[in-house]
Amino acid sequence: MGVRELGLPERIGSTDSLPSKVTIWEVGPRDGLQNEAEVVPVEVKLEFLDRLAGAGLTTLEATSFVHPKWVPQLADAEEVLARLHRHDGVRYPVLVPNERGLDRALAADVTHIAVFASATETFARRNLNSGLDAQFAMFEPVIGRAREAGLDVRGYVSMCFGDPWEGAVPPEQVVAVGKRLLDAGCSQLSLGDTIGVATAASVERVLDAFTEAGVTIGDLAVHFHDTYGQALANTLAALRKGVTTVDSSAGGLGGCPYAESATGNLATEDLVWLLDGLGVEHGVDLDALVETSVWMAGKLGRPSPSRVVRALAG
Ligand SMILES: CC(=O)SCCNC(=O)CCNC(=O)[C@H](O)C(C)(C)COP(=O)(O)OP(=O)(O)OC[C@H]1O[C@@H](n2cnc3c(N)ncnc32)[C@H](O)[C@@H]1OP(=O)(O)O
Repeated sequence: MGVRELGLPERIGSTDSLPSKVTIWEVGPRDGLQNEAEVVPVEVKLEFLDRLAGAGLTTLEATSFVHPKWVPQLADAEEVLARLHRHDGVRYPVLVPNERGLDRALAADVTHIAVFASATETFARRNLNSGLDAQFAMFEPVIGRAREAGLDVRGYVSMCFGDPWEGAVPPEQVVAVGKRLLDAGCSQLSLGDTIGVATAASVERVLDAFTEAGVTIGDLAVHFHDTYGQALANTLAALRKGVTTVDSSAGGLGGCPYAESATGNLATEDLVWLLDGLGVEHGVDLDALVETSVWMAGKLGRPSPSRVVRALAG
C-alpha cells in the first residue's frame, strides 16, 4: 500500500510553498554502514548499492576514503568502487577528509566527493583530529584540487543544531563554517544534525541564518538523525523554507562512530512516504526500497528501525 492509495489530495493549500521535486541523497551505504559493529562484506555492499539504484535513487553516497584505522567498516573503499556496477544517471559521491583521501578517490575514478567539516571545536578534534579553524587547512587544498580535476564537491557541516560536548551551537558559528566551505568551492552544503537534537524551530533558525548571510537556499541540503523522533518534522520545516535536497538512509541505518549519541539517519522510506503524501516528486519506488531494506536488515541480523519499513513489510 502507498499513501496515495488512501485517496489523499496530492496538493493541498498548505503545500503550495513546497518544492515540486526533491532530490534524495541516499547515505545508507556510507553513513549507514560506517557505524556497524561488524564489517559488512564487499559483496553485500555492492548488492545494496545495486538494489538502491534499481529502486530509483540517483545519488548514492558509496563509501569514504578516510583513514582505515579510524573507520575500519569502510576500509574496503577501493574494492567497492572498483567492483561497483555504476548505473547510468546515478552519481556515487564519496567522503574525503584530506589530500591522501583525495588521491585515493581520484585513483578510484570518482566524479563527486564530499568533505566534512565540524561546526564545533570538540567534534573537529574528535572526528578529524584537527580544530575548528585548523580543519580548513585540510579541506581547502582538497576542494581546490578536486575542482581542478573536474569533480563536484559537497561540504558537510556536522553538529549544526547541537553538540554532545558543547551543547547549543550558535547559528552564526554554523554559518561561518558553511560559508568558508562554499567560498573554497563547494557546490552544496549539507547541514547535519549529527546527534538528532534539532527541532523544526532550530531548523528554521539555522536556515534563516544562512539566507540572511546571503547563501541561496538551493545550495543547502539537510541531514537529520531521528534520535528524538523529530527527523520528519525537521524535514518538513526545511522543505517549507525551500530546501530541495534531503539526505536519508535506507531502512534508517546509521550513526557516527565519533558521536556516540548519534542514532540512525532519517529513513529513506519514511521520507518517501512524507513526500508522496505531499505530492512532491522524488523518483523512488517505495516497494523496491522496502524490499531492499528488509534484505539488508536480514544481512545485519536486526530489524529496520524505519516505521514505514515495519508497517509495509509486516
Ligand atoms: C559526521 C560523520 O559521519 S563524519 C564521518 C565519520 N567520521 C570519519 O570518517 C572520521 C574520519 N577521520 C579520519 O580519517 C582521520 O581523522 C583523518 C584522516 C582526517 C586524520 O587522521 P590523522 O591520524 O590525524 O592523519 P595524519 O594526517 O596525521 O596521518 C596519519 C597517517 O594516516 C595516513 N592517512 C591520513 N589520511 C588518510 C586517508 N584519508 N586514507 C588513508 N590513510 C590516511 C597518513 O598517510 C599517515 O600515514 P603514516 O603514518 O604511514 O605516514
